[in-house]
Amino acid sequence: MSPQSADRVIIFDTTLRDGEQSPGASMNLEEKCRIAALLEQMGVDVIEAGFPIASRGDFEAVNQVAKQSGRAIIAGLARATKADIDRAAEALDPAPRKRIHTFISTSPLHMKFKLQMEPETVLQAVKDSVAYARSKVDDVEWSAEDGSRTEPDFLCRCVEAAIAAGATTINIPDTVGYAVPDEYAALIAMLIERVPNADKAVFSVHCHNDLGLAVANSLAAVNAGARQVECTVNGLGERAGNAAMEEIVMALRTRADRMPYDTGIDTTLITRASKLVSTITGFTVQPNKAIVGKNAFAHESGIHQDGMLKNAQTYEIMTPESVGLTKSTLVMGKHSGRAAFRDKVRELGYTLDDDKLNDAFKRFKDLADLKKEVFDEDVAALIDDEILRARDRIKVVELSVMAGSKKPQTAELTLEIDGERKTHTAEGDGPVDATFKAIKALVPTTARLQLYQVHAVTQGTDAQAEVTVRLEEGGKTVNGQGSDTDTLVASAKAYVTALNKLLVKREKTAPAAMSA
Ligand SMILES: CC(=O)SCCNC(=O)CCNC(=O)[C@H](O)C(C)(C)COP(=O)(O)OP(=O)(O)OC[C@H]1O[C@@H](n2cnc3c(N)ncnc32)[C@H](O)[C@@H]1OP(=O)(O)O
Ligand SMILES: CC(C)C(=O)C(=O)O
Repeated sequence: MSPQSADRVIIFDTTLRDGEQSPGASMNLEEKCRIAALLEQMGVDVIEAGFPIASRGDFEAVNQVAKQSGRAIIAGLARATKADIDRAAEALDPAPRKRIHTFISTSPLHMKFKLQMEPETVLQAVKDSVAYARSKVDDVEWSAEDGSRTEPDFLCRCVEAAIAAGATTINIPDTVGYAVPDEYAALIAMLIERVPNADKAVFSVHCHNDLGLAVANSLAAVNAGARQVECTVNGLGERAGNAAMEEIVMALRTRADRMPYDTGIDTTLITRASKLVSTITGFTVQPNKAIVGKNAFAHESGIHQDGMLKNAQTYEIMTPESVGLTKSTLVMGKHSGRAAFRDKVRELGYTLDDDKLNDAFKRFKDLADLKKEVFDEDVAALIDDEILRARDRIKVVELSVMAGSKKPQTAELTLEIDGERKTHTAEGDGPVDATFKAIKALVPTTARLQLYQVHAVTQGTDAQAEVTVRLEEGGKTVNGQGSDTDTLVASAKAYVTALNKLLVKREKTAPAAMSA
């Protein structure tokens, strides 16, 4: 589809230029080339690779991106001066398709205080700069910086003059993110309606996000007739950033019923582009960011998870595959319900009957109350524990420990032994020793401890501890495992599991020999 057609919106990506203007987001030459290559692969129509007069590095980047480019148009920014335009033309020279993007401010505030130029002088600069740029390349974009705060009649005169001088794209930036959607749409519609030669150029928008309206303003402008949107990956850009490319593209795709415009972007590369830009710039994407945030396709609440399992469209308006993810995630946490838990258990390869599933679910909810997020490993550890303990004759009921630098450490432990609860308090050389002594007091045994090992199931200070205890008795060794967010409870469980295994071994050799 031709970029000029009525239902085609041209995607102009300025991650490498306006995106790089984010304080701290500088990228080196090789990084810019990698991003440009991916943008081209995605089907971006115009890649603004930099501002060549700004520095030698910016010149090199535009030049290198121009050299490696193919189908995409490569743009370089230039103020309304011959020196800027010459430098941009030189940098862009190797590109098969190149665009000089020249701009000047048109708002009363910018003209008076920043440029310190009279409006008529600015108008003349528009004509001269566009004509000069056209003498260098065929494709010239002119931008009215601070266009949304420009006096309408003057803006019409500037736009008409720029088109007459040879501009093929007219960009009306909302430079300071001040516009609101209906007002901005009306401005674009007014220009297209009033400027006599408006049909000779593509109208473009470039919105900043100071009020969080960059995407809304851009889409409103598209509905009003704009056919180029300037945007950046992850919404990177000066101050609060620019309109986010992924949001523009996915909004147009998802709501084609209201906005029937095509962008030509391969949306399955969106996640890759987001990750690349975030890794290179060090600007992490907030978890709840639309389209590319970690939570954009993640569901934690039980009601939503249940809906998702029945039909993903209940809570997702786009498929994860459409943006390059393999699947949505059902995050296991304290808001999860039985349906999601059952699904997770099945996904992890376990088959539990309803009773066991209910018991495991209760334990999962207790764990989720303690942990921010319950990972797959946690669920697996919990079920292993559940399966392991189902037929145990000895169970840990309660443990409280006095630990710290003041000796002696004590452990008060309650065990259920063949259905009867027994409690004992023991002192020890450290809290683990006190706990194990309490167990031995409640379940006298000649078994010797051969191994005591602790490791964290997942990361973080709220991670579950998984403890392994090895006991030896009469030449027989058994291993017991226990997991819990409390290392001492996990230790008690591990010891008791090992004891249970010893009891089974003893029963096998002398069925009546249980002495607990
Ligand atoms: C809205 C935007 O995002 S516009 C792009 C903004 N990006 C950048 O500024 C990044 C790159 N910029 C730079 O590296 C530097 O500012 C340069 C190389 C462009 C210019 O540096 P300097 O010559 O030292 O000028 P400085 O930055 O201090 O001031 C800008 C000058 O450009 C003038 N100017 C600003 N915009 C324009 C314009 N569109 N056309 C002509 N002159 C302009 C200003 O009036 C000012 O002129 P003055 O020095 O006569 O007062
Ligand atoms: C140069 C123009 C397009 C710009 O970046 C702005 O106005 O924000």
